[in-house]
Amino acid sequence: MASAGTGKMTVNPDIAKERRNAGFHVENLTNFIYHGPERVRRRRYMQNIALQDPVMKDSKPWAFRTREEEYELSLRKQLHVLQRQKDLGITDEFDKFYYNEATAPNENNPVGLHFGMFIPTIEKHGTEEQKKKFVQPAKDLKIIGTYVQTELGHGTFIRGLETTATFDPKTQEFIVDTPTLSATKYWPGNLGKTVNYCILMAQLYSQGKCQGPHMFLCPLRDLTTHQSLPGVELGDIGPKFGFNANDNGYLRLNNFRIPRINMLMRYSKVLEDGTYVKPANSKLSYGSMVMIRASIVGAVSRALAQACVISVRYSAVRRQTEVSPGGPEAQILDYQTQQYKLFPLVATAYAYHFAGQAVQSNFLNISKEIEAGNLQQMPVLHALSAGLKAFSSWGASAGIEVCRMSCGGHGYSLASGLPKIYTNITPACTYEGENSVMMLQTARYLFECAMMVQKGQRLPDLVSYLSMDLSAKSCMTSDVALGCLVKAYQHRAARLTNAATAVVQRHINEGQKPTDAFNMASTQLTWAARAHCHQYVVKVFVTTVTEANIDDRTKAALTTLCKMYAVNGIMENLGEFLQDQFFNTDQVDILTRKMMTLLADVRPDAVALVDAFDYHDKVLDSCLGRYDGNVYYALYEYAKSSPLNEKDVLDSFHKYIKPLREGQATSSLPSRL
Ligand SMILES: CCCCCCCCCCCCCCCCCC(=O)SCCNC(=O)CCNC(=O)[C@H](O)C(C)(C)COP(=O)(O)OP(=O)(O)OC[C@H]1O[C@@H](n2cnc3c(N)ncnc32)[C@H](O)[C@@H]1OP(=O)(O)O
Ligand SMILES: Cc1cc2nc3c(=O)[nH]c(=O)nc-3n(C[C@H](O)[C@H](O)[C@H](O)COP(=O)(O)OP(=O)(O)OC[C@H]3O[C@@H](n4cnc5c(N)ncnc54)[C@H](O)[C@@H]3O)c2cc1C
Repeated sequence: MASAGTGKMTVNPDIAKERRNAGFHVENLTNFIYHGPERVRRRRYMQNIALQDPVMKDSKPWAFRTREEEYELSLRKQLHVLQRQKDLGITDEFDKFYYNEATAPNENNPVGLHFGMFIPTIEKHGTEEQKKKFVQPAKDLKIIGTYVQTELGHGTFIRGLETTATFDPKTQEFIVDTPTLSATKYWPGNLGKTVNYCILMAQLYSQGKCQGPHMFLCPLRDLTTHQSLPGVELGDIGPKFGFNANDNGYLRLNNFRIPRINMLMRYSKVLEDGTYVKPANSKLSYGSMVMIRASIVGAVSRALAQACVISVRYSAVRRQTEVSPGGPEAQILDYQTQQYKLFPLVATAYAYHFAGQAVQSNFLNISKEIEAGNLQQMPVLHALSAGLKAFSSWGASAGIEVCRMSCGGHGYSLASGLPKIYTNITPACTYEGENSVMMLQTARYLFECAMMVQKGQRLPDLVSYLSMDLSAKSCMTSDVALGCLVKAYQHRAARLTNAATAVVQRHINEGQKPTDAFNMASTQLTWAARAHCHQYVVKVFVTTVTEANIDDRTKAALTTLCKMYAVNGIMENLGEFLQDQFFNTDQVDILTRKMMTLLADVRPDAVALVDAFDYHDKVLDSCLGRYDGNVYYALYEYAKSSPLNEKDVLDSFHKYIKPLREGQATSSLPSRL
């Protein structure tokens, strides 16, 4: 059974009926999503331990907490969790991930960047000596770190960073410095108050020459007193759109000295005499960003999935408007427009989930090659992770907002859980590379591939479709076969890549510099990159369902969703599929009809499809997304717990409203206005 979790109230009859009528067995789909029954059992076991823990039990809804309380609670919980996991001997990465997912659904982990970026960066970019010196103390939380790159003046343009690290051979130290206001580091997570160390990205100077941005291990606070070290000024940057349990920080360094060993020297080095040794590829130091970009695809899929669980369950229990006069009000899930808002998003959540797994596995495979010294696939991995990060975070952000609005007024309350999901995930469009910029990186790669096609060269598998025959028309017939859908997406991406490449070439032929030509074509280049990412997601989804080893009914439900994802993407971007008459009018009619049929096909399975994500009520933390559907009870209880209700009559009444009335009583009001 999918997670229930809330009290002993009876289940709302509408949602109970939905579950009875589903055409497939939810548990089978859950097993498929999480790689088998054993993993599902383990996931629930881990999450149960976490949820039973008294330290995890909240005394009041998070929304009623101040920022300081949020930060403190989050820190307390996360440090407790680490200790618990140690005590319980939980070491498996999956176990830890699921345990963590259940412990802090609403807080941004104050040691997240320590474990997610600081330690992995040392492990990947440090020498054996550095790993020995720093990794164990970091794992034991003797040093706590983060990744400090962005400055007030520069986030995107890493080569433009102004913080300097100048080697002094006399003392065998680097002098790290913030030379200008715009060089102030700004935004890094957990920098303000939590960490005592960081990976600092700074321009390396040695023997009077700038060698570009490099990574340094920089102490920031005294390891005992936690006071900021002399020469270090840092703090929190204040409240943000979301992410408020996180002390994103600022940092200024005033000619602060760190030992030579603190430069991460696995790939590039500064020798004792100041000689600089170049890495095999200067972009190796961007590796930590690539790693996180690859994992963001999975993270945004989970956020969108949670928003879908909430909005679909709510739509099943919410009744609004008599369909015929005097008759019962319909479940809003029965309105086709509501289905059209939500079902493609459910399909998208599944699509991103599978794409996230595929990107992650590409990342792991190519990383192994990079570790072994083979850097050939670095550009492929960069183009894939940058583009998919942008494509999926844009899609998820927009989708979560649709989920919120599909819940009407109640979606606007923080009680729905939806605003929090949105504000937590929408910065993924910005951090780890602003999305348009990331799309342009992917486009740059596609442009190079298009040039290879022009020269008759062979392309890597991931982009081999770019050499397809663009004069071919669509094979789409009324059965809307999966293979034809994939071909359609590949055709669109190849055509847009060719078109954008042609624009760049035209500008160059007209005398523009290549960089200017690229900028003049950049909007069209991002269309190509978006289309490329879209075809990747469709292809992964199609391959996943085609190869899925599951029972027929589950496979049928998943195939319906897969078609819905692909057909909906065509309908939403119809112009791009029609411009060269790839589809004819009849085929567009077929697809339009198919879209409506698919909505009806998904309808009986909708609740089961979101239940299959298996999110516990405590993880969703939503009055609208409760498994038992008792949303009005939850909203009423939530309202009652508002701190404004602690007193019936507030002091402010006595201070402001009452005197006004008394004043009015004594003043002579004008007889007419
Ligand atoms: C934290 C917990 C984690 C747990 C996991 C859970 C999942 C997520 C959960 C969310 C947690 C939230 C934490 C938030 C963390 C945020 C941290 C940050 O934002 S940190 C701050 C993040 N900040 C950013 O992301 C900044 C974004 N900016 C950049 O990355 C770069 O400035 C740039 C790529 C835009 C340009 O770089 P530039 O040096 O000017 O390069 P050029 O343009 O001159 O191109 C030269 C050539 O290099 C090529 N190439 C480039 N990169 C790579 C690569 N990686 N590889 C290979 N190649 C690469 C490029 O294609 C080109 O090739 P070609 O055409 O010549 O053949
Ligand atoms: C919640 C959050 C957490 C963060 N955590 C960290 C962290 O832990 N560590 C860290 O170092 N940083 C962190 N950051 C900073 C983040 O990585 C940067 O904000 C991000 O890389 C974008 O850079 P920017 O702010 O300079 O945007 P800008 O580059 O100023 O972007 C502004 C606009 O300019 C456009 N633009 C910029 N350059 C180009 C170009 N070349 N071509 C076309 N358009 C362009 C962009 O598309 C965008 O529309 C975090 C940010 C947030 C919001």
